Amino acid sequence: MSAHRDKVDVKSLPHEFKEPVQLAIIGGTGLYDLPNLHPVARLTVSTPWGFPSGPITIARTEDGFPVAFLPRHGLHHDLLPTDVPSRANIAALKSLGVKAIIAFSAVGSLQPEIRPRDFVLPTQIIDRTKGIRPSTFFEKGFVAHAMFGEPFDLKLNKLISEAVPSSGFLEQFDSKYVPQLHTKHTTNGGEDLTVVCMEGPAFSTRAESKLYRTWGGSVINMSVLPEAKLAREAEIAYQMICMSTDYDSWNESEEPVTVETVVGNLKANSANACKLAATLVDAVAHAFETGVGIGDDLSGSMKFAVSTSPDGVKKELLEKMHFLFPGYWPLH
Ligand SMILES: CSC[C@H]1O[C@H](OP(=O)(O)O)[C@H](O)[C@@H]1O
Ligand SMILES: Nc1ncnc2[nH]cnc12
Repeated sequence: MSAHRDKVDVKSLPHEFKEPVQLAIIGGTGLYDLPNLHPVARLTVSTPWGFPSGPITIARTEDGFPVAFLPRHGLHHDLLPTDVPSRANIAALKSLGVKAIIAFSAVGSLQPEIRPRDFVLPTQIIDRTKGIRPSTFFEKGFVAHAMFGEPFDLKLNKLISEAVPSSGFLEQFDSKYVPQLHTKHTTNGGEDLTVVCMEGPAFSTRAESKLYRTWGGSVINMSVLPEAKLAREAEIAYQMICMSTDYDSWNESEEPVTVETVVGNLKANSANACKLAATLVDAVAHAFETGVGIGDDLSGSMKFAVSTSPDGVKKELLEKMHFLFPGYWPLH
């Protein structure tokens, strides 16, 4: 995606950043840096779950608000969806002080009205991953169950929906069509918008794609899980913003999806994606600065989600938990 600011040599940036960073953007396919913002640090963060997908860049908005940026598949997109180190990604962001994550993702559309290059703010998830991705920070010896009935953060969802004007915001990409932003309350009559998360890396068959439509799927990707679950466990408000790039494989009047189609639509729509990213960063930064309290209702929730009595838990396990939840369960 093109950068609108003067080019900064990111390798020469400081490797430390002392202020807490409350907002993070996870970039998906086609979004490998934060256009319009001024990078001020580049961090390599080690966590008990290993290293994140890549270095985390801290950039500032024009008002000086710091934002962390992490490319999900690495700087050169060399991580398969299955291999994204989501535990390290979320733990690293948590350790910087992050309270809210906006995660970008390229998705296939499962519904005719969600056209390629439209944006979608999902509210629900169907898990079609294969159980081969580590999907929790908890483990044998320390058991907890996070609430996930509402998998995205409703406050963040509302804030994002309201930050984008219903018309005149997204630019027309050809003479016929202006992309739309689909959200539960503004365009979907209060109905959920559901992202199906598949394992990949091959795309779905036509039969699978049609099945997901009967399940009420709106869009499909390979990325929202376990990212959203881990963010919830880490008490971070999380919302994904999806950019539709294709009609997956259900639509028999179209060729089944290929990477060429995905990348073609991402490139053609990059100005809209950049505009959206910049607007959302400003809106969430403003919410933090004015004390709206994004993520506050999650704070402390995991204390009450634990089933194991902390008294008998091994020290190494408590130390790992301490990385995410300092002070929740005293080290003995
Ligand atoms: C390149 S097409 C499939 C790939 O695109 C999406 O990635 P992301 O969510 O990181 O934008 C999808 O989830 C797949 O990983
Ligand atoms: N059709 C599709 N299926 C899964 N992930 C995708 N990412 C973009 N298009 C996709």
